[in-house]
Amino acid sequence: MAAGGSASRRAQEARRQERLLREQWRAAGRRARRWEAAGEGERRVAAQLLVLTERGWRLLVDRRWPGTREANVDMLLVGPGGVFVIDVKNWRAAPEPSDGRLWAGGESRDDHARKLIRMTKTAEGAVAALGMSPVAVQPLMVFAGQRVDAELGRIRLLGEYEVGPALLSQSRRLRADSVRVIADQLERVFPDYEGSDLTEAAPGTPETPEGPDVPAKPRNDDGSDGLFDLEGLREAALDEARRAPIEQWMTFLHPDQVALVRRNWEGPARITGPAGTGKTVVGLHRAAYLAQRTTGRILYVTFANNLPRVQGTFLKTMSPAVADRVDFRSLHSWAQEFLHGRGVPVRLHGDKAETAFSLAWKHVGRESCLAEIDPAPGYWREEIDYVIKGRGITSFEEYAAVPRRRRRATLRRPHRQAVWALYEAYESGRVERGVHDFNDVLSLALAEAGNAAKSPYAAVIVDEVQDLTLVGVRLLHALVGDVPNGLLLVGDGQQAVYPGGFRLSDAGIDIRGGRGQVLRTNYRNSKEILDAALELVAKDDFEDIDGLRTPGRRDIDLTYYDGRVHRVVTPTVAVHDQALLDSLLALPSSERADAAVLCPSMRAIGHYRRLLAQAGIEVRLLEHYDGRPVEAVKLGSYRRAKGLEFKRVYLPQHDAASTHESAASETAREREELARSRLFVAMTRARDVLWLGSVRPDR
Ligand SMILES: Nc1ncnc2c1ncn2[C@@H]1O[C@H](COP(=O)(O)OP(=O)(O)OP(=O)(O)O)[C@@H](O)[C@H]1O
Repeated sequence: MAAGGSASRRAQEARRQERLLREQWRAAGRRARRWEAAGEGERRVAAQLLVLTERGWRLLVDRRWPGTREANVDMLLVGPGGVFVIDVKNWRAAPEPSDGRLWAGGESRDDHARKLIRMTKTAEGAVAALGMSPVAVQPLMVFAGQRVDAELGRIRLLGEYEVGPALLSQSRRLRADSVRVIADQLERVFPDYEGSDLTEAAPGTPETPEGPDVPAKPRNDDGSDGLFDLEGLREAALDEARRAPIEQWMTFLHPDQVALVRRNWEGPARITGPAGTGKTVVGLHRAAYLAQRTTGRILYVTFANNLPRVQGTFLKTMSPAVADRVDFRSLHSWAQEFLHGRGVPVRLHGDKAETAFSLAWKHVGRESCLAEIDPAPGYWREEIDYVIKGRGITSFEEYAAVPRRRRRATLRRPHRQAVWALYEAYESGRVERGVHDFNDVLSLALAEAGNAAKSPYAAVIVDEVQDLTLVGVRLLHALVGDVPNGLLLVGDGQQAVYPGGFRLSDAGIDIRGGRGQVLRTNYRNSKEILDAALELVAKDDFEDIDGLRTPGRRDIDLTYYDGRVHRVVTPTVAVHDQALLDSLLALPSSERADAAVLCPSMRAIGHYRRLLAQAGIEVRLLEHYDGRPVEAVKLGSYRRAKGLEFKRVYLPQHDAASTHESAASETAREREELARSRLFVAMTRARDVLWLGSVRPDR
């Protein structure tokens, strides 16, 4: 019977695997015994790790530690799970980590931990020279004859029996060529002592179960020096990552990016660059790097609610040892929690605040000169939210003089007086109702941060900083001030999706002295996709937070050429939607996992959610997506897609709102510009395919 047959084949395979493992274990034991300089405990640990060398890992034992006269590094292990600097301990007493200190038998052993961290830094330097993120290097203390699985800061403490399984179950970070290049590099940087190489079989010794006719694997297949094929290696790594689920994060960084990750900044710093240039990747690696170097916590903040969850997942994959010391939070949720923790009452109530504004508009705004500029109350609500409260303005004179960045309507003094009257009416209605709006939460938190004696954070990294208000940026700055490596702002003014804006100088943040850096190489979008997106915003010059004006069509270096834009123009919505379904249904379910349908409005999301459900297509809303691969098409708004990327992006009816004509009023032009920015963000989420759907009845 077929089922019985396959069960017996599985049992046979299991027996074969077990035999193989036992033979590998015996061979490892034989090799470990050849390590004459080592004690019994070290040999037993080496035997555990040598089993890994049969599975794609490279083990270097007893290496000189460069820069020191006599010291040696017990082991360096490189494999699919990363790079490990290993110190083997033969202690009689069990290790006891407690409050960041290491004890054994009642005595402090902190000096051992410090030494291992110093060795790890040397290894990180060697690995960083290859253009690889230093966060993949992990210090490991292994205890011969003990059973341990604990952590001491970034050091993992494992017993002799735990180390093999723990390393084998590490998630895959490096591909085979990377393992080879890194191990070759470490071999050069940490030279060996006579006879300390255990990685190759002694001549004539059958090391593998297949017997002597299977040649021992040469260390370097092509005999080349690993350093010289680094470019090829990067290409290959990139290729593999492209095939993998989109969530698989990159371990490799470009040397320019590595330099930013490891840089010692004297004060607040800023990284900018066009879409897809690796700003977030650098931000995440920087968070891990700082977490490894301080005992304090790191705050990684964005404006969007869903992004922190996704970024937290990426960091856990990338650097599990430090992930729990980085708090990924949206600014408002963090501010609310901060206030709550300090006993400051907050009554956030969106609906009641909205009512207060509607009444203020009805009684004060609607009949004023503001209605001549724009009769829609929305524009004036934004003026209050982003210009007045968003900048923490509390007096009319201040408002009368403020530069209204990225706001197009020209407001003379009487207009500003009318806005101020509207603002005051709104505020008194809000206070009457005893509620706060989102801006109040940030202002309260800013005041409270000034009162707090000690910051809860060693460093703050802000991603998508252009979406914050001035008060938001001041708040985050207040948490760490101007201390070295304290504040890092990451963002791109071209991707601003909210009205208004600010300059860093308005926030009193000074990034002189090389602390403002620009990334220029896009690693995500193909030329065709990026060209289509840049075409859309070609005429929209923008001012970034450093005050520099930049043309919409910017010069961007590209690395990827395979993606394409697929335009579908249909006469009716029904035909359009069917074309979308046909494209999605044609994808195998594994590829649907890397596809996203993005919409400009909640109404459109509701429409496409129903449509996909009726067609039996599994959907995951972006607000529920946490960065772990899931076999469902992602669905969400342009704004929620910020900071994310997908292999295929579908933008149904993407041009429905655009008029194709120059808008009549300044406020309408501002709205259109903002809508183009959001669409630009949505388009640049696509890596391989950008599907642009349009409905044109005249066709
Ligand atoms: N040096 C590199 N080599 C290969 N791929 C890279 C490199 N740096 C970044 N990437 C990849 O490029 C993509 C874009 O990176 P990331 O999301 O960090 O860019 P970004 O500048 O934050 O983009 P955006 O502003 O559009 O959100 C990611 O898939 C990332 O893994």
